[in-house]
Amino acid sequence: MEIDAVYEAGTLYLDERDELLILDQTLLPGERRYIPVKTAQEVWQAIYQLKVRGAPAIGVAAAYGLYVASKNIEENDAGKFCDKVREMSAYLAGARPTAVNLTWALERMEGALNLARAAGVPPQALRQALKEEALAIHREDRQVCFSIAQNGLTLLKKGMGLLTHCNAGALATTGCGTALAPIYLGQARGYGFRVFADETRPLLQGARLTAYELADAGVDVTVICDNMAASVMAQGRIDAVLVGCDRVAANGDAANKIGTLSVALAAKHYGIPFYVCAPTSTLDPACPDGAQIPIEQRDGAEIAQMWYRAPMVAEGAKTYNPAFDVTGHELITALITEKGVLYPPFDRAIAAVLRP
Ligand SMILES: CSC[C@H]1O[C@H](OP(=O)(O)O)[C@H](O)[C@@H]1O
Repeated sequence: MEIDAVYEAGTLYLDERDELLILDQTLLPGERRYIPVKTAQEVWQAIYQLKVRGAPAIGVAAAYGLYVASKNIEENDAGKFCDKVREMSAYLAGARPTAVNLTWALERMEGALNLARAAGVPPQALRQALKEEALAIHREDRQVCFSIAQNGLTLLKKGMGLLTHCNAGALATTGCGTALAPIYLGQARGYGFRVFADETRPLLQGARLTAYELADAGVDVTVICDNMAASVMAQGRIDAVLVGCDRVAANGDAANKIGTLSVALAAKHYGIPFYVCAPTSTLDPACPDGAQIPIEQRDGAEIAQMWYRAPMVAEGAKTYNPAFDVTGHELITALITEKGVLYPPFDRAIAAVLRP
C-alpha cells in the first residue's frame, strides 16, 4: 500500500520460529527493543505495562498472545484443551478494561476455536485455527488503518495545522495508525501538514511515541505540553484535531486517553473540527453511553515518579514552550480586586475601578 513504509514502526510480529515479539514501547524513544512473549502471563504483563498499547495493537497482541500461549498447553484431549484456552482468554481479557478491542479480539479467537472444535479436530489443529484467526485479525487491522487514512484525508486540506493527543499511530496499531493514518497518507501525497503533538501526561505517549513516529516519517511535528493545546488553538495554528479512541459507546461517546475531553472542549470553543478516528472494532454497541465505559485506574506512581528520563522527545521533533497563555475575557466570570469584584462588561468595569 501507498504508505507501507510506515509499518516499519513494527509494533509486534510472529518471527520465523513462530515466536511472538513485541516492541517494548516503554523504552521509546531512547531504545528500540523487541521482547519475546511466550506465556499468557507475559502477554498480560506486556499489555498492562504498556509495552504494547493502543486499542488495535492490544487486540492483535492478545490474539497472537493467546495463540502462542496455547502452545504451552500440554493436553491431548480437545475439549480440555479448549477449556484451558478459554481460561487463558478470560485471563488476558482482564489486562486492561477500557480498550474494547481486547475483548473483541479474544471473542474472535474463541469463536474460531469453537468452530474448529465443532469440526472435531485434535489440539494441534485447534492451535492452527487460533493462529489463522490471529493472522486474519492482524491483516484486517492493517487494512482498517489504511481505510481510515483514506477516509480521514478527505476531511483535511494541504498545509493544515493538526493537533493530536496521546499516540494513535503505527505504534498503537499494527498498521499505519488511526489518528495518525490520514497524516501519513497526507505526507505521502505532499499535504505538508504541521502537527502539534500533546506530550500526554503521565505516560507521555505523545512526546515519546507520536513525535518519534512522525519525526521518523519526516512529518513536521512539534511537541507541546498538554496545557498548551488551547493556547495553540487560540493562536489560530490548529485547523483540525485528530485523536484515536479506546471504546465508542452506542450513542457516540468516545473514551480516549485522559486529557482528550479538555482538547475537545477547547476545540469546541474555537470552532475547530474534532475528529475521533475509530476502527469499527472499537465501536461498542453493547455500551449505551460514555458513563458505562469502564475507565482504567492506574498506579499513581505514573504521575509521581515515572518517565522523566531523557530522551522524552525523539530527535527531529520540535518543541514549543511558551511560559504563559491568555484567557479571553469571554471565559472570565469576574475579576476579584482589592476594590471589589468586577463583572462584565470588563472594559467599563476596569475603567470605572481605575477612575481616580
Ligand atoms: C488507536 S487507539 C490508541 C489509543 O490508545 C491509547 O491509550 P494507551 O496508550 O493507554 O493504550 C490512547 O487512548 C490512544 O488514543
